[in-house]
Amino acid sequence: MPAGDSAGQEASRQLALAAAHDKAASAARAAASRYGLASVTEQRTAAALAPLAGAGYHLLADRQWPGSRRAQVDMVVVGPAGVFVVDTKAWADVTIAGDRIHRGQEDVTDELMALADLAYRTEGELAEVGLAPGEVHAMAVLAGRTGVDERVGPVQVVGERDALRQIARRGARLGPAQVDVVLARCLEWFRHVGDAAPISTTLLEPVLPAPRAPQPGTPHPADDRERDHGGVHHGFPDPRVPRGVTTPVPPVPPLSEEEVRSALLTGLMAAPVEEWMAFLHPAQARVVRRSYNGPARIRGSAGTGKTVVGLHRAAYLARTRQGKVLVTTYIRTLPDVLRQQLTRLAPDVVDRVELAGVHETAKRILEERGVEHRIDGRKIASAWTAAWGRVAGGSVIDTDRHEQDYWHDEVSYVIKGRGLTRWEQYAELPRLGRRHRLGPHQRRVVWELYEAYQEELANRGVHDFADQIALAEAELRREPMTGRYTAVVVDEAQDLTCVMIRMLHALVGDVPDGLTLIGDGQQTIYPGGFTLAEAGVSVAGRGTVLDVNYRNTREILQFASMLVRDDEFADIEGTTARGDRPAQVERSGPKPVYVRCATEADRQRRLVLRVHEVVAEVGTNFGDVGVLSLSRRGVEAATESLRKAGVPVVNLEQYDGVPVNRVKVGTVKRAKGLEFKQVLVVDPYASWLTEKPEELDDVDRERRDFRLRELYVAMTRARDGLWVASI
Ligand SMILES: Nc1ncnc2c1ncn2[C@@H]1O[C@H](COP(=O)(O)OP(=O)(O)OP(=O)(O)O)[C@@H](O)[C@H]1O
Repeated sequence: MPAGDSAGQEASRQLALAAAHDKAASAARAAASRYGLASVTEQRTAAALAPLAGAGYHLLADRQWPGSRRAQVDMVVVGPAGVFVVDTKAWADVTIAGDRIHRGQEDVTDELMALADLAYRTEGELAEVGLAPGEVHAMAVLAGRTGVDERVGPVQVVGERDALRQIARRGARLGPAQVDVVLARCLEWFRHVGDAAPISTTLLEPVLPAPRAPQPGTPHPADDRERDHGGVHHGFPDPRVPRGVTTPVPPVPPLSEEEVRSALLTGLMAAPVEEWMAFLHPAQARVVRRSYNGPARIRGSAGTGKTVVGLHRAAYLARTRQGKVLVTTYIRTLPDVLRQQLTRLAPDVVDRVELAGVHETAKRILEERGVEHRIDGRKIASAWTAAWGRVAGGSVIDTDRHEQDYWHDEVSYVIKGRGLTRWEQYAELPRLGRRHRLGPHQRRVVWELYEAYQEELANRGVHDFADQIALAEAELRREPMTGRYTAVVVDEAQDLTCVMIRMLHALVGDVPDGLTLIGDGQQTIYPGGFTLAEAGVSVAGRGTVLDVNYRNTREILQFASMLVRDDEFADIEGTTARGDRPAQVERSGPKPVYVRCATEADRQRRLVLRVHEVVAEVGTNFGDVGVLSLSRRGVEAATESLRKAGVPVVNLEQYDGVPVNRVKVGTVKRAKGLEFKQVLVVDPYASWLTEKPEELDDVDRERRDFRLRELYVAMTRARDGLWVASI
């Protein structure tokens, strides 16, 4: 269909819908006026909100205040924008300043807190069916007021004329099936007092007339609409004011027909949020709100919604606590992606949640405290080279069993990652996760290499990234930071070093709900394994495991899990663990494709073909494809091949979560926490998949373990399709 036609059809559809809403709203207003509401002002609120019934909302009146025998809830609104527990206040002379509300001279904040408490309890009740806590709102409506949009603690305070707009503008966050689930629970939770039934007006999708060629003299469709509605009065009927009752606040004119329609259409036209932003698995929703009496840990295998829960929990804590919440992770670029998601998930608190990589966090701490530190990549590299030349070149560790990188990791993660400063600490250290056992001579050389490296850094007047963290941690030990953060949520916690965990722990200490560590030991791809006990953190009795995989198809997960079926890793809680397995995998799809290529050139040729093949599928664009490699070399080769073939690409180092229609190419390390409809893994060797662990010595076994875990991470980024090309 030509674009113009489809736009025209959509316009007709919207107009037809708007007309249907008008009609439904009239019916709803009439019903609202029949409510046996206690006061005139409550009736006016009901009348003001009634048009929502035409847009898929249910308005529950005459409901008991849960937990109270006599008190009633003025109105509960359940619909696409969530759940609103509404209380009308016929208060004159209201002022709101800070978090307090006054009526004349009298502070009436506590009266609103009862409503806040009810919304909080409602949140818990509805979490049992999976509703995310951010979707339940306490709303106080000031009768007779207009142009009010304030907050008093968790309560949104709006004018009578603003309530409908404020609800509708949140857009479509719940689908019809979810609204039904939530409604059913609300009907049980808010028990019925009188006889009135909830108003529910579900509209049929309008059937549009077939387009006809315009006849001369045929009026414009819009004129028809005018005429249809010409004689019908759609303004608000006067609420039925019981005789003898006077209202202390003068009525405000109701919203005009046009204002109502435009508010409802704004909501209808808002881009729907993704399902997980408003509706969770009940187990997830419970964890989001759970209160832990100290540091807590949330774990689960790939794709079980750990990050989703982390974001919801951060928003929840920001809403319910004073102070900021920090969401952090090892990968520098991931916080940008998470920020994009949080902005849609919880726009109300996004400014109270700080999202920053762990190094960025350390840098901010040091800058604020005026602690000198200098990072210079070139000088750091030259310090390493000089130290290696001085101490390690030609020594017992300079063999063809390991690249220099192995020893660099030993110093950076195993030693500096733990903050070791004395030889005795290292001499006997159980190097968790490092299978290659080092003899005393080798350890001695490694330690000397470390000493030399620190000297060379100092000679150049620079620090490396591990020093930056150690400095920040030492600074926080010297003078703890109190009150800045109410909570710290760490995603992909298995990637962090011991000193990083200590630094983050120092930001909040052991306060209830202060530290939440989220991760999956199976996805550990950095060396330096340590236990939380070493970091001085205890999560004993405060752990939760998520076990429903929402991301991968059964076929992809099965394929990826084969790689790590015999993998054992050192878990941060101090045990040797095997990966968690999901109890449930929600989706299924085509089998992953494994191709064995003759040469590297052949692999690159097939890669380009595969990208074209997957984007030819309906609903898959370049932006849905992730090309992942374990090495930088693999990233460069794939980028060049795709560019030459005219395929738009973006390197994951530059990707900040803003949707872009380019194939994303990057290392697996950069893909941590991300996902793609289609994943293409482009640099394995066939031997990686076939070598038998029992035939390998410790060095090769260690290398294999890390490599396979990295491949596992790469493959579990795939939602629908996985393609693996080896040579
Ligand atoms: N309740 C839910 N309903 C629908 N989709 C969900 C739900 N929970 C999570 N998802 C989706 O499942 C996918 C995986 O979620 P998420 O990234 O949070 O998992 P994860 O456990 O952090 O994964 P990983 O450890 O592999 O990075 C995402 O696409 C997310 O939107």
